[in-house]
Amino acid sequence: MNTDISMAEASAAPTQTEYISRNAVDHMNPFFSKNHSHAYTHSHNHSHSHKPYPDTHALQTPVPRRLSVQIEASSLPDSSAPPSALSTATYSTPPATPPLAQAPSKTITDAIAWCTARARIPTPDGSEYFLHIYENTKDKKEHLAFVFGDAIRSKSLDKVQWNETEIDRVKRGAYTGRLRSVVSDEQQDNALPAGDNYSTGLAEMPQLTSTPLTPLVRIHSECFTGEIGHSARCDCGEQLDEAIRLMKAEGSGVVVYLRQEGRGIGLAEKLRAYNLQDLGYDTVMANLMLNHGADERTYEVAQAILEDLGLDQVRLLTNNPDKIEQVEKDSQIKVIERVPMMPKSWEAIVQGTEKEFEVKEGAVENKIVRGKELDKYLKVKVERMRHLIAIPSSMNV
Ligand SMILES: Nc1nc2c(ncn2[C@@H]2O[C@H](COP(=O)(O)OP(=O)(O)OP(=O)(O)O)[C@@H](O)[C@H]2O)c(=O)[nH]1
Repeated sequence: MNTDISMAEASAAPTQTEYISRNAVDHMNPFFSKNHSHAYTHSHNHSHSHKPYPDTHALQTPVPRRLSVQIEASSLPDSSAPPSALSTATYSTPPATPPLAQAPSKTITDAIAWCTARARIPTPDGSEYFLHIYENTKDKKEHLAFVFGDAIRSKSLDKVQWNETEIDRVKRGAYTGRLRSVVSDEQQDNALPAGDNYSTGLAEMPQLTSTPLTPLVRIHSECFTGEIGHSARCDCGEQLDEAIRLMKAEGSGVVVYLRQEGRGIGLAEKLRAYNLQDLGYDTVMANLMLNHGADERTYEVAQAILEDLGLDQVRLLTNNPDKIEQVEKDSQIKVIERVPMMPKSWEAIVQGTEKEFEVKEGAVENKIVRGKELDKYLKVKVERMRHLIAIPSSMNV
């Protein structure tokens, strides 16, 4: 299929309920900017004079004049088809924003999450994953999903949006297969062909690889210090790496990366907690002394992301029973298997191979962490936070 995209085709007006537009999404987000306070006050039946999609033209991203892409094996819909035929997604349009009286509060438990952009991320070993950015109705953070394999798709991403062109879909990542530039450097430097002739070359639809196993899923909470800062106070970086390694090996899986730093208390408070830990308090007590709960995280957004990715049965990589309970709570999601995450340094102790780690105490090598501070942290998680890992009997903390 070779498709030239014209504004006329792109503007074939769909009925309003068939699409999720960026505006509609903003309106349904109860935390939408105060500048848009009308979002709390009108009923969203759109019978008023307010235009339902005031920024429609803002959504119609100008066609890039220098773009030529080849989409290998794409399932991009034919933009000349009737809009209703374009979408095969079953994502239902989320409910309208509640009126002011019911404005955002902790009573909102059913989060809805939708993917706003997706892109292929190649990794040094030659494998790749698709990074998905999510917005949601519960908070204003950009949560992420690392999706391994082609079989797992976001329903909200695939849904056809109001007035969008094929190139809009390509830009936000709503395609299958791979994108490949077909423009040579020389062509890039020369003047473009007349008009908007940037047609895409669409190749054959690929066979999607099916996932034989129930997918591995890791629901991981942000830890700047452990993932970026090489901290040996925790094993968060090591866990993220291990989850990714396992998913690459299986060719399938999802890391839901939640922006709930410091078990939900935020980075600044976590640093304060670390100062208290340096005085001898453990990771739980330090939180309590700062007037926080031991763990303030919630998992509704993770549930919503998994629902959007069509995953209702998962093999969850975790040692934390609370995570399992919360992910299953009030949802269709079933954790059919818990896959433990044994800390690498403890695994080495159990296997008697710790001497092979020629790293000094507290050092991090390939994000494999070891040291007394880590041991103490992990031990507290076992003893006070119900974590399901065995403390090596020979360990002296
Ligand atoms: N408040 C606080 N947070 C910490 C501390 N150490 C690590 N964290 C945070 O704890 C969280 C760990 O997240 P996860 O690894 O997803 O969860 P988990 O509860 O350890 O469960 P697992 O699935 O078994 O790894 C991250 O948000 C870290 O930033 C600490 O000493 N204090």
